[in-house]
Amino acid sequence: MTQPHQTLGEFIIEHQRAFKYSTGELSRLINSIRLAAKVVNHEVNKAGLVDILGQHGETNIQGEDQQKLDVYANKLFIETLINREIVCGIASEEEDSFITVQGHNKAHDNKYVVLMDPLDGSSNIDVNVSVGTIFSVYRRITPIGQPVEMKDFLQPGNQQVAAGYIIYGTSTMLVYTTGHGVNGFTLNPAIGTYYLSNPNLKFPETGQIYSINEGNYVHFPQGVKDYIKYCQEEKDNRPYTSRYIGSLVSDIHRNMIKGGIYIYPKSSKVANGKLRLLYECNPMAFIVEQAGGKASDGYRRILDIQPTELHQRVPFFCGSKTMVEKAEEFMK
Ligand SMILES: O=P(O)(O)OC[C@H]1O[C@](O)(COP(=O)(O)O)[C@@H](O)[C@@H]1O
Ligand SMILES: [Mg+2]
Ligand SMILES: [Mg+2]
Repeated sequence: MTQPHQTLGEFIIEHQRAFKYSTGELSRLINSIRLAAKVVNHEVNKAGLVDILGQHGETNIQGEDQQKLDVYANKLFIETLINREIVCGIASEEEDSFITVQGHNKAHDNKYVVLMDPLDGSSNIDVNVSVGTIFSVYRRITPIGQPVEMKDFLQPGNQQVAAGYIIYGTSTMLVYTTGHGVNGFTLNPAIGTYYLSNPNLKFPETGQIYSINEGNYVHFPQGVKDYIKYCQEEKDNRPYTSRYIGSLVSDIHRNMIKGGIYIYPKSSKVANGKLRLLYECNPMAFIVEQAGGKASDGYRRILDIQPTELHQRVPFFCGSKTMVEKAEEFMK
């Protein structure tokens, strides 16, 4: 009889004790995200049966057509976080600006802010390919008791206290870090419980997979074109394998298990790349670094970039340390 896996709840309690989280707030925050993810997962799994596929009919601040599931997931995560009175502010890919949360008993008495991409991989929703959710947690800068301000959200990624993602794929997984390594939990849908399935995840030092949307090749900077050619050369342990799912969470999760590099560079089509620093690149970079990988914009460590706008975009090179370092050599 194999040892039963620890549940997420048991893990959180043990982790809280081991790493002496100041209070149970962070644990309650992770728990509330876990609960919301279970409901979103239920909707994702039956999206084809109910009217939740397709476009919502509006565009978001990014100028992108909002998918119905984008809007559904956004609403659900925001309501869950507000109702459980755990955070003082929320920012989302689907919201123009940040949301100020006032606790029912005392105004603004919580100390964490959450930034999130409620549904990542929107282009995959209608074609039954895995999608995800990404979240990032900071301690507020403004004093407790006052309303949050933009500066609470424009903190560099190296100030994150927690970050994680959920993949709604062949199985539903929650992967997160609080700065003490990375752990993966798989949902048993039959009983609605997450179990520790991937303890202490480590990003392979190198790999054979490169993930980039080569359809944009002609628009890439020369350094990226040269790195792609390097990956395709018949030499040493190359050519590498090209894998691109089109969901950031899924592409990076696969590379964290197998080794590899994900690149979304700037191009003549998107001056700073497509991915958003605050709720896509920073949380994924925190997780990847905690697992021993590397994340940069081709030049600078992602986590050291000082944000200036809520929805700012950055080029993103992320994955196995030696592969990111090699790609950066071509960007000189
Ligand atoms: O279709 P493209 O341009 O290759 O972009 C794919 C990338 O865009 C994204 O879908 C952007 O995220 P959203 O779906 O949350 O907007 C990433 O998940 C994915 O890696
Ligand atoms: Mg996204
Ligand atoms: Mg999204």
